[in-house]
Amino acid sequence: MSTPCVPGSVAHSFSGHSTARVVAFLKGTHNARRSLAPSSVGTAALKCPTRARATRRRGQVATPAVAPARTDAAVVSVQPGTGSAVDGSGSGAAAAAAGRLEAALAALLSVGGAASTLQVTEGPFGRGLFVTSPAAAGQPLFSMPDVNTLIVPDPENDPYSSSDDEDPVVDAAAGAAAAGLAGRDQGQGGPAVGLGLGPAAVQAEAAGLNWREERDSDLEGGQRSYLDRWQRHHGLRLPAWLQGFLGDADTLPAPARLALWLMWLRRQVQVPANGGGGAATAAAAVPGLEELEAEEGRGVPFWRAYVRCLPPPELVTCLAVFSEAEAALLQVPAYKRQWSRTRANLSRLLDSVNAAAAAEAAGGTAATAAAGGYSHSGHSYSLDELCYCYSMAISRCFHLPGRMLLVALADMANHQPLWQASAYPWWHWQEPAAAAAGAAASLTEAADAGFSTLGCFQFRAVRPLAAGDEVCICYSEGANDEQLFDYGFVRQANPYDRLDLSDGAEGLDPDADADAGAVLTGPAGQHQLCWPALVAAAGFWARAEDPASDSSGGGSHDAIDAGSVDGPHAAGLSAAEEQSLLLPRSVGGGDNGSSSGLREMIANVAAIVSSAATAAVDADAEAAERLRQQRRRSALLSLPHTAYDTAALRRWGLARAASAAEELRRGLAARVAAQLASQQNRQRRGAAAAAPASGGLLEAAAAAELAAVDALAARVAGLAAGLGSSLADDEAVWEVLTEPAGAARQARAAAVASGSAMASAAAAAQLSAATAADSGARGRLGAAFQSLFGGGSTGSGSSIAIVQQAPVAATALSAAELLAAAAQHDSARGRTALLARLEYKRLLDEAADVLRTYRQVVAEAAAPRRLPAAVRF
Ligand SMILES: C[S@@+](CC[C@H](N)C(=O)[O-])C[C@H]1O[C@@H](n2cnc3c(N)ncnc32)[C@H](O)[C@@H]1O
Repeated sequence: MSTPCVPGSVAHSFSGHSTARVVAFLKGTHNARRSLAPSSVGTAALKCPTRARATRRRGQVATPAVAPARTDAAVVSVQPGTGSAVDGSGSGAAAAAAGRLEAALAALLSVGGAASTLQVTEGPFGRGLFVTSPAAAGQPLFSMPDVNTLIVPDPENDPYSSSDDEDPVVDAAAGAAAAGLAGRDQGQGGPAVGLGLGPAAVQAEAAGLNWREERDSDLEGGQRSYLDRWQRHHGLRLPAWLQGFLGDADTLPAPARLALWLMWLRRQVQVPANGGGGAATAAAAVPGLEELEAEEGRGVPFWRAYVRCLPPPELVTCLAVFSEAEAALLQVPAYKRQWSRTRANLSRLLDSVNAAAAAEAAGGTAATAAAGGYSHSGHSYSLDELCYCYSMAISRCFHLPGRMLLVALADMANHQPLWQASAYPWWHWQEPAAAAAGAAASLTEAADAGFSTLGCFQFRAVRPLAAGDEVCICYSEGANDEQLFDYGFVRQANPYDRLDLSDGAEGLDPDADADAGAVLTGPAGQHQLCWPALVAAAGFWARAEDPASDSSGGGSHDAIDAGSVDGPHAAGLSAAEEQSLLLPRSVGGGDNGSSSGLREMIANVAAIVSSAATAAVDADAEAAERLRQQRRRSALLSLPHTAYDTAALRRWGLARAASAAEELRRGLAARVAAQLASQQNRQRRGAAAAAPASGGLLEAAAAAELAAVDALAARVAGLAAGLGSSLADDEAVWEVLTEPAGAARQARAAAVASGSAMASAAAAAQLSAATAADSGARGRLGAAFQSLFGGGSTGSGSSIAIVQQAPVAATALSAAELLAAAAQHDSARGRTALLARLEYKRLLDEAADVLRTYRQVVAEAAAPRRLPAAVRF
């Protein structure tokens, strides 16, 4: 989880810098430095590019006004029983495994000081953290000492490496103040800073946790000092090969280094490598283990508890753990490419690791033993093992400025969008005991003596929590491909989903087009729409940097994040309702002055349409609400969705909602006027021939616009064609797998059990019935349009046509095919792949719809006299 100190994200909330997450280190294709030379050991040339991600404003901490975590089944992930499947060999063994898991969880809870306030149990998102007693806003829910975490340097996310002069101390304080959290640490035993550096950073210097110093001098020195303390505390000695990789922050991304550490730890605590596909390797005995066993929170017992609490490999759904057959279920070419790059790069890393470990085992065993350590055995790690550990690292890590860490227990918190999260991560600096007592002992000595810690990782309540509330944090607000890669789940109707149409399309420059070229200011000061702006606004471009990360971004999404947006803030908003409150990130809070026109325009139109919707609510509440919800991205509100929308809005007397189309027409006219003026100027200077008639220019401008739209539409069609199954089939399979009443599922199970054709036919019949019964849910869009525009109305290229083409039942596949397809997907990763594919297809559909709509409006704007009366502006 990569959230602000979240699974992935302290940095998002507090540092204010571009998150510079390293998560995507395996995704690149064009940077030669990313490839790992098989022969290189410890200094592999693996470079992690910064992935563009949705990031938060500086210091922003969620203060949701919305009731906590409710799900409308918009996610797919691990299934109940996550923890108990470690050992599936019979009920006795399963019970023993469950018992071990329970004991491990209890140990983690007690080390985190959370035994009385938190419990781990099943919730709507699978296993998660829940409060057992009420908690006040700002209250720490647990504290995990730093020495019980795994911390690696993360220069990619180091605020001090930034060229600006921002002071993270101030940033953090400002962030806390902005979130109304300042002063909540009174009486907590030490200064707390929101994961930036505060006064305690000075205290930490002697113990090697001073990020500021490391920046200038010795980043690795600080890490070494921390590793020394970690080893002394846990009585575990890190082999040289591992220390080499852990220190190689220049070339090996932080999640990969965490993965290696975890992979080694798993062997040390003798957890069966069932995810690794290999037999368990006996870890070498650690001297004094018996004594360590007696101490809580140390050594092998602590890490054994941690490792036991990780989800078993078969339930992990992050992209890196997909097998080849499972990756094939994705079908989305970009996802598959990403999967194979990941596996290939991890495979090269593994070669280096195994070579280094083997070399050390061969040459260093005697010395290691003589030094009283252990002899490293089992150096031959498997790819599955590494992929599993990498997935654990990437889906469960947190960010500190310049650091990435894995935190036991904290990594049990599930994700919710920022405005629904109930907790936030926090770094609580603790004064070392010796310093607090004024003792003369050095901090290092104090740490050695008492293993006192210099800081604790905490979760704190965002708002008052009731017993039973789930502790959810916001990992990130990324597009579905990012979420799938990092966390192994896909959000249905994800308002932050993005489709990179520029991938493979020559000559398209989304940023330049969207920011500069797309919105031109005509002579009359009119903002002029054109397709790149529209497409970007609708979310169909992954931009290099999310403007929302910049503090200068105003934007209504900030208000939404802070919970101050108007709207139905009732508990249990559906995904569609959530989205209807959102403005697109890509235009909502830009830092680029050149896109302000677009932002302004979108905001204006959204306001207009929102007031239109309000007015319509008076007139026809139900229909207006449906219309609002169907606009999956509010950017689409910048144009009437279709000519039929326009007509309907006009019928309701809501002509203002059509103003975007009118603006487009004016914009085109303005462009023509500008060209005419310039030609006339040139003419006056005798440099040009006679100017063409204005009508000709208008048509030429529109023709160019239409040609560009067509090129993009062809790209969308190409992407759609690249998928190997129809939307209809996928929806039918999804229906079988998730159908709530269970009729189809039961029928399918019966059919499979009996294997008879008759049962199969019965299953198909039941499935059809169940599907028809559920048509209300799946057919909402169609029904709503029908009620808005009349039952029989269709239009070529309109949403109505799309809806009517949408599959309703399992007609495309025969019953037997359907059951076979469902069986193929009936696993955690299979379901995730299917959902990822469905969402990708829906996004493509939307892109096609936006382009069709836009094309239609351009054509109409360019030929106003030919417009039908109903849609004439
Ligand atoms: C940091 S762990 C959270 C704890 C996890 N549920 C467990 O049992 O260990 C992150 C993983 O939890 C699951 N998860 C978290 N939030 C989720 C959500 N909103 N929807 C679906 N799965 C989620 C995903 O499998 C993700 O990779």
